[in-house]
Amino acid sequence: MTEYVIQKSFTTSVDRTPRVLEIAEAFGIGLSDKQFTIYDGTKIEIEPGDVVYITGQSGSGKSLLLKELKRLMTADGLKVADLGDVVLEDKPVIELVGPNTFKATDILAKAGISDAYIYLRKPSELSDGQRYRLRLAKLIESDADVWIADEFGAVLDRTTAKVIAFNMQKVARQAGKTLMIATTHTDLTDELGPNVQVNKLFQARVAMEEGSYTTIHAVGQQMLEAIEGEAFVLDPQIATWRRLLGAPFKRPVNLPAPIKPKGKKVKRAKKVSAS
Ligand SMILES: Nc1ncnc2c1ncn2[C@@H]1O[C@H](COP(=O)(O)OP(=O)(O)OP(=O)(O)O)[C@@H](O)[C@H]1O
Repeated sequence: MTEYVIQKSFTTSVDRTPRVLEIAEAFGIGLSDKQFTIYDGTKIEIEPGDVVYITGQSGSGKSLLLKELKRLMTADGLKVADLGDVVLEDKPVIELVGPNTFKATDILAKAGISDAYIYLRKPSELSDGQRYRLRLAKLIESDADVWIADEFGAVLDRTTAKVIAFNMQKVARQAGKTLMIATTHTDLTDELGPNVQVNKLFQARVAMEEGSYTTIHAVGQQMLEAIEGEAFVLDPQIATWRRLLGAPFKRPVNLPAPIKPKGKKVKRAKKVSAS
């Protein structure tokens, strides 16, 4: 368990252009330099293999927190893979991950790509959501200790975002990786079963909760059956193709609505409030 202490503030100075002066005069805004603090000694405890879920409104400080954690973890000697740093070569998708075709389809399926049409396209020919999932596949195959995904699922529909969130935490936990995601969406708690959930409020306020991973089993069982080792959408053509490659075949399953946990509840062990 490592405790990270986050301190972040900025001093802003405004360029005094004629328009800025007009606005300042019209609204009575002072233009002197101002210091504002986003994190004031916020303490976050993260264990290797934890899932960290950071939420908060736009501009509240989610990206800054991820950047600070990345910096501190890198300084601690951890290898951190950041989705924002992934560079995609302009080759067919199937060439971009894994040592062979079978492994590539497996890794891509974990990131929610299992369509032969996408396998054959180049990144420049994909939609933003497809490219996002391809970047996730690159994180999965990286040998980093920590995976970071900012703006998680921002370009995905909510059903896909939930399925991929569930899949990512599962793959990360199986591989013993720390997964840290940030998004304005607050609807991924059930799918991620976060060990640490941070809700960044405005100014330097932070609400933090520690969860329990055990509950995810109750939450995702039905979903797990739908996507275990397989992508969540499996068209018959791909199934045949994967069978030819020797990949395990599963019948296409319609993705069920996530079920709510029964009995076991997310244990909120501690409630910490920093500043
Ligand atoms: N280099 C900088 N100089 C001054 N202020 C900054 C700087 N970088 C970020 N900020 C401010 O810090 C605050 C938090 O920024 P951050 O990018 O972490 O927000 P966010 O929660 O990730 O937002 P979004 O969801 O819109 O991406 C914002 O108000 C932003 O204007």
